This record gives sequence, C-alpha cells and structure tokens, in this order.
Amino acid sequence: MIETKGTNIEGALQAALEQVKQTTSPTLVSITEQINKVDILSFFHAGKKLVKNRSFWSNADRDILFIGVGNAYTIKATENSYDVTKAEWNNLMKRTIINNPYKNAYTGPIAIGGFPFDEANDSYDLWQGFEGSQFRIPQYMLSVDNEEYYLTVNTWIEQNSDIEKIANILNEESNILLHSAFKPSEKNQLLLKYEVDPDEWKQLVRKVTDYIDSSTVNKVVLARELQVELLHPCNITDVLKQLLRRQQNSYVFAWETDGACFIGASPERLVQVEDDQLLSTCLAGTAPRGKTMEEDNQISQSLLQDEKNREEHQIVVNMIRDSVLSYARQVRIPDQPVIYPLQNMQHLFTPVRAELMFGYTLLDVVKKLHPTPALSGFPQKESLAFIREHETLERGWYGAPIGWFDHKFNGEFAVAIRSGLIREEKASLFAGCGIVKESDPDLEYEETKIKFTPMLEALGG
Ligand SMILES: C=C(O[C@@H]1C=C(C(=O)O)C=C[C@H]1O)C(=O)O
Ligand SMILES: [Mg+2]
Repeated sequence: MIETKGTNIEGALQAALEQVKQTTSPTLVSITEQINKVDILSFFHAGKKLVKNRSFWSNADRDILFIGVGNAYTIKATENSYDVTKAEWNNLMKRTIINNPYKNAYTGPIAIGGFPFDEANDSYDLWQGFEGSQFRIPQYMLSVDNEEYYLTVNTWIEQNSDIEKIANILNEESNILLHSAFKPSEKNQLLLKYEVDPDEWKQLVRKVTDYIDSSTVNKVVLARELQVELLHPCNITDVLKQLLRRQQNSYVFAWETDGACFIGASPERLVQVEDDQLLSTCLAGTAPRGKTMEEDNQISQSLLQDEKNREEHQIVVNMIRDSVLSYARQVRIPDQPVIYPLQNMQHLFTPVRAELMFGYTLLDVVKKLHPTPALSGFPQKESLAFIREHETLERGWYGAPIGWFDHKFNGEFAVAIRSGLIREEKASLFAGCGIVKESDPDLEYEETKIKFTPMLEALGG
C-alpha cells in the first residue's frame, strides 16, 4: 500500500497521478478528510438524489457509523465467497493509493456488505440484486467515530486522467451530500399485512420437534415471512430514522441495490475484530418485555431460569466456543448468560472474548462461525439440510453476516435479523426462532410475532 499526503481532493489526485504514471492499469485512490459535523440522515437522504446505491451501518453503541453513497468498486462472489472476498480485497488494497492522514481505524477505504445465509441456494426470486456475497467500497463514505466526522472519497484514475474534471465532479457531489437537508415530510404508512402460511409454519415446528425426538439433532431455527404493503413507495431515510430512535442496543444497517433495500436493526453481533482482539456474542433465548419495571424484572428472572431457553442458548455458546478456539487463544466466556434488553423483547446474552492467532483475519472467523446455531441449529450440517428441505422462505441475506472491514481486516459483522427487504411500496419482513425439544408451536409463533415488531413499527405499523 502506498500512502500520500494531500490537502484536498484535487491536490491528492494530482499527487496520486505522479505515482500512477508508471502503471498501465487504473488505480483506486482513497482520500479522507475530517469534516464538520453533518446531519447523518440528510447525508443518507441526499445520496438518493445522486441516484446511487446507498449503504448504512451503525454499531449497537451508536459511536461508530458509516454511510456509503455509490460504488467505487464491488467485490461479488457466488462460490467460496469468504476466501474470494479476502483474496480480492488483499489484491485491491495492494494497488490502492491511500491518502489518509488520520490514523483512525474507521476511515480510509472500507468495504461494506454482506454474505448470503446459504451460499448453496441459487434462487433469487425475492432477492433479485442480492446474488451471492457483495461488498462495496462506496464512492463517498461518511464515517463518524464518536463525535468526529470524516469524508472518504474513493475514485479511479489512470495515466491520462483529467484530474481537474474528476476533482470537480467529486467536490460538487460531496457538497450536495454534505449540505442537503432531510425534511421528514413523507412518513411511511402501512396499508396491508399478510402473514405467509402461519398454520403451515406451526406444523413445521411440530415436524422439527418430532425430528429432534428421533435424531441426534437438538436445534433447528425456523424462519417465516410477513409481507407488507405501504401506501407510498417506501421512504428509506424515515425507516432508518425510526430504527435508530427506537432500537436501542442494536446494529442498524441498510444496503441498497437495484432499487431494493435490505434494512434492519439487529441486536446480534457475529464477531468484531480490532487488531488481534476478537469479540463474539451468543444471543438466543427470548421473552417479551414487561409493562411495569416489576413485571419486566420478573420476566427477566424467569427467562434466566427457564430450561428450554437456557438449552437454546447453551447450544449457541458451545458451538461459538469451539469455533473460536480453532482461530484464537485465551478464550474468555462467563459461565452464566445475562439479560440483553431491547425495545420489544429481551434475550439471553453471553459475550465471547479471545485473542486472534497470527495469520487469521475477521473473514476467516466469520466463515467459521456462520451460520451459528442461533440461525441454523445444531449440528450445523443436519439443521441446514432440514432448513433447505422444508423451509419455503427464500432467506437471502436475512440471518446472514452483514458488516464492514478496513484495509487491515479490522471490522465487525452482525447477524442480519429483525430485518426486511423493501422494494418500492412492498416489503418482506423476516423472523425466526430456535426450535428445541420442548418447543411449543403456538409459543414459537408468538415469539416470531414479537420479532417482527421492530421493522413493523419502523414502517409505520
Ligand atoms: C432468528 C432470529 O433470532 C434468533 C433467535 C432467538 C430465539 O429463538 O430465542 C433469539 C435471538 C436470535 O438468535 C430472528 O430474530 O429472526
Ligand atoms: Mg427462542
């Protein structure tokens, strides 16, 4: 990687051009500048005017945030996607000229995107545009690290590029993004809700419990779909606004492509890597929130002691521990879960900390972990086979790793649950739950109902 120092976009591009003179192929240049505070939703909303695909990511603490507009480059893979992505990113970064005076981990060239739930699935009726795994380096990326704001511009140049012209366009479009205002005039209004085959779904839960009784499988995660229709084409900025406002302790993400947007607020971290420090999370076992503080505490206490939910949870802890042990040392896991409170429900939560061993990266760990028993079941192979055979839903990117990484593979992935795929005035929302031996179809159905509420509320329902 080559590092330069420049003061503005044109200066940085001129400096880069000097280095590009010896090469014959186009070179990616990534330029970062610290900027004044801007309104994040206005930046996101203005991206639509530029008619470019947008990406959004915020961590659960809301102190790290990325908004991408446009694609400078996309890495796509339909097979071996983890290895292909890693190799292609390494290759690209070797050739990229990075102009970033801030030694800050959340600036510079960053890839944002996701993997499919099941790489073996190749039907994309509902998920058209989301084929395979896709990671984009946005053309414009706003990053917010605590209260500091940065704009990174990524663009291609070659020997005979007209730098002045490129810089003018980049400056002009950056200005549109930084100086537009989002007026929440258009609130989304929910018109219709349609649950896809609830009775069949309950029968399938029964089938899983029978299967568990008669096999070595002890958990299968079943998902279902809720289709909704809005009065007007969806205003994605408003959905983001609602998710950010209501869904505490949740990652908020959005990824647009081909006129569709996959969006959600997930409480579930898959894994975060910063230098060699790894943090993963086991999240499984669910109960509603109480209406009073007293009732809420009571529900938390029973959830912590409930055998069925503890089993669901422990299966996830065991698998994540074993997977992390292959790539990391000094694995630290508390022996009891704690409560993870959300707006509409509460979960059992166990953090997993470890030190990543030399030679492995975030993407290796993501590949090893996904799908955890929180989204497929246990054992992985058998539960996945059951889902492939019996679940009628196209999971696409639902329940799959979604996140970001930088040029050193620092980054974070969440599990894309509490989410929906929106296309104009139509949306499909997804929710699943872990079926174990003691599962009751009606109760599991109620559990998925609660899991739809974050997205339903955000859509004006
Ligand atoms: C599958 C989902 O959630 C998962 C299932 C849970 C459960 O069954 O208790 C809890 C959290 C998640 O691991 C979903 O929200 O769609
Ligand atoms: Mg459950």
